[in-house]
Amino acid sequence: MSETAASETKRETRPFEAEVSRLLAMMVHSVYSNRDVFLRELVSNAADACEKLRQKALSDPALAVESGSLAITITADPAARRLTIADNGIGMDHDELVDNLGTIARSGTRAFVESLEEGADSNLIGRFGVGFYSAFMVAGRVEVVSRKAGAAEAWRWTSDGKGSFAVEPADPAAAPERGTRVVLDLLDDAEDYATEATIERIVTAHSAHVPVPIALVLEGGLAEKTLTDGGALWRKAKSAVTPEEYRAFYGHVGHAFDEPALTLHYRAEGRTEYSVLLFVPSEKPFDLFDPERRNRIKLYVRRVFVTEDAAILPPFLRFVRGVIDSEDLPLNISREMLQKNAVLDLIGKGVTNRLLSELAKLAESDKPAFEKIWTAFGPVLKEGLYEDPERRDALFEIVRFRTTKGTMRSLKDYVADLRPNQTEIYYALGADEKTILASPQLEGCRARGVEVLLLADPVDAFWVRTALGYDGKPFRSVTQGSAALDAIPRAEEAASTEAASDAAVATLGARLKQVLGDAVSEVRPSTRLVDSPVCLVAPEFGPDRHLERLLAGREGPEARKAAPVLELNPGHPIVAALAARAAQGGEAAAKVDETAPVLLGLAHVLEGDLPQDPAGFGKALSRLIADALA
Ligand SMILES: Nc1ncnc2c1ncn2[C@@H]1O[C@H](COP(=O)(O)OP(=O)(O)OP(=O)(O)O)[C@@H](O)[C@H]1O
Repeated sequence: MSETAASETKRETRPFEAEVSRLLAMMVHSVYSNRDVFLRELVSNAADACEKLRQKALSDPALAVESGSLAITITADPAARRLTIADNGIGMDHDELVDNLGTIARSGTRAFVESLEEGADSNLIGRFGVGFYSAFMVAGRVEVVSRKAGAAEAWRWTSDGKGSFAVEPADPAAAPERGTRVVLDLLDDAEDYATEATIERIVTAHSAHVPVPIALVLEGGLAEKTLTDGGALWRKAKSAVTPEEYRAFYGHVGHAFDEPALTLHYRAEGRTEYSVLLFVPSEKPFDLFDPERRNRIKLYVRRVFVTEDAAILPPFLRFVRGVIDSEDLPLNISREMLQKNAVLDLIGKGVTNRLLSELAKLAESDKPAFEKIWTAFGPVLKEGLYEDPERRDALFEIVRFRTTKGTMRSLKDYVADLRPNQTEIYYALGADEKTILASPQLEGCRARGVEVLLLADPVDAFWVRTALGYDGKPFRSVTQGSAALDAIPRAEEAASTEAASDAAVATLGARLKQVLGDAVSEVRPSTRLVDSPVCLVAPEFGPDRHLERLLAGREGPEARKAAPVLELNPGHPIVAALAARAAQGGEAAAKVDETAPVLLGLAHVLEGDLPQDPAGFGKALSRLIADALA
């Protein structure tokens, strides 16, 4: 059988996985603002492949490569409208070609399709981990010829991006000795990408400082021109690096197009030596709340890429991107060693502390830059308040809050503005700010000018429970326990309604408790109400009402264990009238019994919940209305 015949029989055509197909259709059929991104993505894949080879050679000496021999070559052929990106990295075998370039959908595929549908720019593709497909923005046909390091056979993958791709054996003599060659037949309107000036412009802007050298060859012209030398930017002195170089490097390690909001570049010397070049993005990655909460820091050992899987930084800093290069770790560090290693621990601690102190500094020195970080990553940083008690104090200097007094308020601001006699830091939890602001429990604080932190992130319910306080002031939920508001003077005098006497309210409370039974743990007068007649609060030592609600959502209604306290506003006309009837006793007090379920139901409704017994509530309310109308 001739070689062509053999390859014919081994040629297989496969459909793209459905999500991938959708993604490709969107890439091909829309007009995109920035197609340059494809080159950065392919170069980035080529660089990753070189680094993977260097890493694999650490445990498999047969794969060892001479230092300095790894390279990326971009070949442009303007006459043929063809662009080739070749690397001599790890390469792909048959199955890897099939899986990686077409049949395995990754979580980013769907996420990217959805964000495109919502109008996102295609240049964000790299962030979703599906960068290869951006080749189809500029090419009508893509060919990938690859030979896995150490393998004899090579494979060719081809596609026009329209539903399917083909894989077949490639002639070993014409395939790369090792690594991958991606050949793009450029579309009519993309021929510019085969010109020297365009390629140089894109590589300089977006791929400078990938840690593998990049050369450009022009068919029928330029023999070979080095575009970048593959030097490790993070090892240079800070003074020798320009902002453009930092930005380009961030684009490479972060797969990002946004501006980094914070760049941290330093070399640590002491018990262990390492270089750090880290970036805090200004925009959220799509998988910020993935349950895995993975770190994306690239760990190098003396310039050799080792892994992206080491959990060097705590999960609450998982949005940080960049490189840490250690002088002291062994090059052949194993997975087990990565899990538990004294040097890595030391590096992790050092870098975490440094990051937190830089964030605290930025919060003071450049408020707009910090606000961007906080808006994108505040809820993630707050996870640290809960998970990392050792770092809590450092994080307290960084956290910012929306409060009843404004946005981006620090705890320091809060404490500086305490009202006379105020000894606690008040907060209100809820599903969103609007609901929180509407809650009756805030009324008393509002009337006294007491600032309240509005906590609407799910993680808030957890950290406030474990944090002891800030600057000696405990945190106190406005919906929990008895509010110590009495001692704080009111900012404005309450409108003078005839408040019920203490004794009458006490009698009313006792009567209501008797009627409502176990549905409430206590009925008592309130200092936290101004306009509303009633509200519910959690008992002193039970979980906050909102936390209970969150847990009930997750674990079912039985998670709501503690019966709430029903608080009465003695200054409210309804309460005053009922208190008078309760004090009168006899026939007059019977009205109190009828009203009790309505009051309790109303308190639930004011929290945004259903009454516990909607039917009973409805009946009692209807009776009251009927009486009122009679
Ligand atoms: N030049 C290459 N050499 C070896 N493997 C490659 C090469 N290009 C792509 N691959 C493989 O194909 C996979 C898919 O590439 P793709 O660009 O879509 O995503 P990614 O590289 O994982 O993420 P990102 O887009 O963020 O770079 C890669 O993870 C890699 O395994």
